[in-house]
Amino acid sequence: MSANDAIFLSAHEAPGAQSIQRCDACAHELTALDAAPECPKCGGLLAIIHRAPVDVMGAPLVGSALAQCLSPATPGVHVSGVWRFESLIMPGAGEAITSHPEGNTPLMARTRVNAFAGCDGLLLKHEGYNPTGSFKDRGMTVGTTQAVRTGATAVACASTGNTSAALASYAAQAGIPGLVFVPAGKVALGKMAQTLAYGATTLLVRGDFDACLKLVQEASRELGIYLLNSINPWRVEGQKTIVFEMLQQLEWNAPDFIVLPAGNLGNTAAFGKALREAQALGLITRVPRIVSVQAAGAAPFAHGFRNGFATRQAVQAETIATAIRIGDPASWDRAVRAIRETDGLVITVTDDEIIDAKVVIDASGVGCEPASAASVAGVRQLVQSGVIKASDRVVAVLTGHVLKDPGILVELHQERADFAAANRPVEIEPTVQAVADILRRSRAN
Ligand SMILES: Cc1ncc(COP(=O)(O)O)c(C=O)c1O
Ligand SMILES: N[C@@H](CCOP(=O)(O)O)C(=O)O
Repeated sequence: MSANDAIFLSAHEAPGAQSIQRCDACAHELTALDAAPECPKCGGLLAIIHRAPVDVMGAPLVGSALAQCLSPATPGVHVSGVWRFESLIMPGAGEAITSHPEGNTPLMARTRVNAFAGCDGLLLKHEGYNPTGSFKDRGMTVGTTQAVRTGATAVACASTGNTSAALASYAAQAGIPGLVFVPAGKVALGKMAQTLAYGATTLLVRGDFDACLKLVQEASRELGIYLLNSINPWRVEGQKTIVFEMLQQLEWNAPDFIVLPAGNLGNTAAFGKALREAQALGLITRVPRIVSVQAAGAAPFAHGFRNGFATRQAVQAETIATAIRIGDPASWDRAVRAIRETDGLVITVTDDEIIDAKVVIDASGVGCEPASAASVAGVRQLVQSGVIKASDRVVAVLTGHVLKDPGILVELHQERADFAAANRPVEIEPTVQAVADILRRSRAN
């Protein structure tokens, strides 16, 4: 095993430190409080390596004893569903923590969605219940805390809308100016509204998300702005808690599959790291298979998977699911590791499959934004192809709230005849008779 494969710091490494940053590519090490956005030696991505938790006597804290310490009911532990796991994400963050709080999202069973997917054991981990309506809050609370710890004077990100909403909100709370780079005309209305409301400086870039990411990386390097995209290793630490919390909700009985939508691959990378660490700490004995689901028009990672990741080719991305309209994912190598280590899969779903799944999720009363529905569309496809059995225990992650993208709802329910007929809004005179007429008509249908 090379240094880069290490899961936790060994006894003789980095004496006195609870965590360090280590380059994925060349293993160069930085202290936890170094604000470098990437490896200063080779430009590789940095990863956080922690010391494994110990009890008050200094003995390794593993298995059920560790699970007990991570319990939501443990007195004195932070109410946040992210910071409950402080010892596994940013030990010693203390006073710097910038939290709304976030996390503690539900794991839901919905008969209608399960019938659609053909899987009785399907559960929905709904990350839309986070304070700004997406999983990004989990990464952003940790990334912003690091910005505070390192004295950042400004923070920035490229975004398809959710990262920018989260950054704007957490930056406002921390009192640090926020700058967001978004593809002009390609961000869903709810996300744009949030970013403006929380007060970030919003730059509408004439280019796609991939161009925005390149630009913000260059600008951060040259202007000394702290970068808060998921290539920031602390973002990954925060997003690991989706998996920790889900496993905790399942009483540390790992499901057979975890299925998630994939764009820039920060989450796939975070899920792989979380599962690796959970297994090494004896929290789980079996590792679920990760399934990353890409939109067919934005599927470079799925193309790579099909050829055993022998090649990597960026694509010109296009999909109705604007959150995953990404053609050159930044966390590629980490995501490859996550898929390989979990015997995972990368699949594609068409925009029509995404919309079909979204309509069912919405009509079940749960709701989600289009990109999130890719996970349920993916489960359905894998059940139909026999990879997932109807009796398998599957968690599909819903990454964002239904109100993130009101434009698609208007389009589906007011403009598209195939979806709209049943519940198109009806304008009426302000009379009981008009209401009665509508009731009669709907009973007749
Ligand atoms: C709602 C939503 N789902 C899925 C994704 C994809 O996550 P990742 O970029 O971590 O692959 C994103 C953003 O990228 C998102 O905003
Ligand atoms: N969907 C994301 C795009 C990627 O952001 P990342 O920082 O999580 O990689 C967004 O909402 O902007």
